[in-house]
Amino acid sequence: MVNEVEVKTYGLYINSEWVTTAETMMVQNKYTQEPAAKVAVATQAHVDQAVKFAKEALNEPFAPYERYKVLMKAAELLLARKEQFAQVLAAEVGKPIRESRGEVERAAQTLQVSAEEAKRIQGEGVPVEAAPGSENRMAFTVKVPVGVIAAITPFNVPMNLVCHKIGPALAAGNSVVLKPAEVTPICALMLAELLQEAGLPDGRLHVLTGDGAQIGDWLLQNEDVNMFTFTGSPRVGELIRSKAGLRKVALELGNNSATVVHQDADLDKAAALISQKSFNNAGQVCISVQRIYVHEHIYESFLAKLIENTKNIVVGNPVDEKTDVGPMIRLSEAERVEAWVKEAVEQGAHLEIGGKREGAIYYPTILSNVVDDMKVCRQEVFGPVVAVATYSSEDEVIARVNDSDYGLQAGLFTNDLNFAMKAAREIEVGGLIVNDASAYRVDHMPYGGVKKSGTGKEGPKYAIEEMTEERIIVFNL
Ligand SMILES: NC(=O)C1=CN([C@@H]2O[C@H](COP(=O)(O)OP(=O)(O)OC[C@H]3O[C@@H](n4cnc5c(N)ncnc54)[C@H](O)[C@@H]3O)[C@@H](O)[C@H]2O)C=CC1
Ligand SMILES: O=C(O)[C@H](O)CS(=O)(=O)O
Repeated sequence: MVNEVEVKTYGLYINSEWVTTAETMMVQNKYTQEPAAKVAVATQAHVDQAVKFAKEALNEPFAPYERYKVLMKAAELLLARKEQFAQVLAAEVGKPIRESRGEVERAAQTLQVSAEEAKRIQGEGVPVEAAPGSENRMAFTVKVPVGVIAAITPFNVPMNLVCHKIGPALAAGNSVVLKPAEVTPICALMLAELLQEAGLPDGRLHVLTGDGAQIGDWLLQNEDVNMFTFTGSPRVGELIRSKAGLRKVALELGNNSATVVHQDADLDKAAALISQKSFNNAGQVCISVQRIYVHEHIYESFLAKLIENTKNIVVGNPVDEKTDVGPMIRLSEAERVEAWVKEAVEQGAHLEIGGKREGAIYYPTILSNVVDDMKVCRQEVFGPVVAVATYSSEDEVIARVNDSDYGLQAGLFTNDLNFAMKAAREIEVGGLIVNDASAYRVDHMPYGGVKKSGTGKEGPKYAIEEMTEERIIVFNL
């Protein structure tokens, strides 16, 4: 029997106030399925109110050095409360506690890098005097904030991906209306509390919870929103793009990430790194390794090592220090992954390890003898499943990596400099990681895909480019 009194209720965060609503919704602990918190459900009036305050706040001074101080202070407070945030992540996402602590540390770094970038936003001199008839002119550009930014975030990395949006947006002098994922809103609300404590001026950040599609639609209807920055599924990304009209849109979408293991690779290193980076957060990471292409000469030996490494992965309760893989976000997701694996096996794939489901937990799974058109290769699994295939030539594997609707990141293990450089030129992705798996990311690097993986880059320096407008100032002297 659940004691509802113990479950904290969060209001909407609008203009530095906590606004309670008649309707609330429950956020569950993804492992125990017990209530973790209750959150408010926003109406269209709340959405419009938040946007109005966000717009008004732009008229109040918020100098780059002040932005720097607030974001640095927020990072400091976050690190001081690392364990508290990590425990909430473990509950609301089902993310193993060690990984949750890592996400909090990365979120603090994202805030710190955003703070540093606040002091580096600069235009450039433009030699207009070089044009005939403009001899007496001088010009330079300045970067100005876009204005009100709506940030819509997914469930899988609800702390760091929120920081990747609000950090650069605030650093660049914008106001933000944040809509976190319905199933994982608690960390975002706690972050708002923390930014307020760090001295963020009123009106610069609002957090709206409730029905994602509905709030998203109300934000899209509000013409005072100047930009949408979204991370999530390609379906919703396309919808936002189609409804945003002429406003700016940055989209971080899905991927069916490939990692290639060439015949000259260090196989121990490759097997260890790939098994580590295939099953993090139960594979619910959009650069998680999904398709593994192994050169035919080393296939047997690599596969044996990969299976050996995967056997050591501990599955279970996210708050247990030993756990590597916890539950998926919901039972239906684990059932979907189970059905895709079953279908692949019926089509001829070999189940090397895993293939087992216990409630919302799906065990780390390796499939071999796959063909590129199976769902587990062609579509985004977003679960703890990898599909291993062989190749015989460099050109063949590059073509197969590129034979995808997506192009976020890929990995390549090789010691052959020429092959690495050929891949760097020819593999169609936003990022190629040589001698590590596709899932390598640090937070100040440019991150974003091509094709259906989206448009625009994250990483504070690069996101600030998206979140500012370049204005040219010309003097007629
Ligand atoms: N490229 C990247 O960096 C990442 C991409 N993803 C992708 O996200 C997906 C999984 O995350 P989910 O949270 O399930 O994705 P989702 O697209 O269902 O939801 C993402 C966010 O959009 C909101 N939303 C839902 N319908 C909407 C609508 N009609 N208008 C506006 N907003 C709406 C949701 O409430 C949530 O906040 C996967 O496909 C994955 O590849 C996830 C993490 C990172
Ligand atoms: O795309 C994702 O799922 C995340 O951006 C990957 S990471 O930031 O957690 O590495």
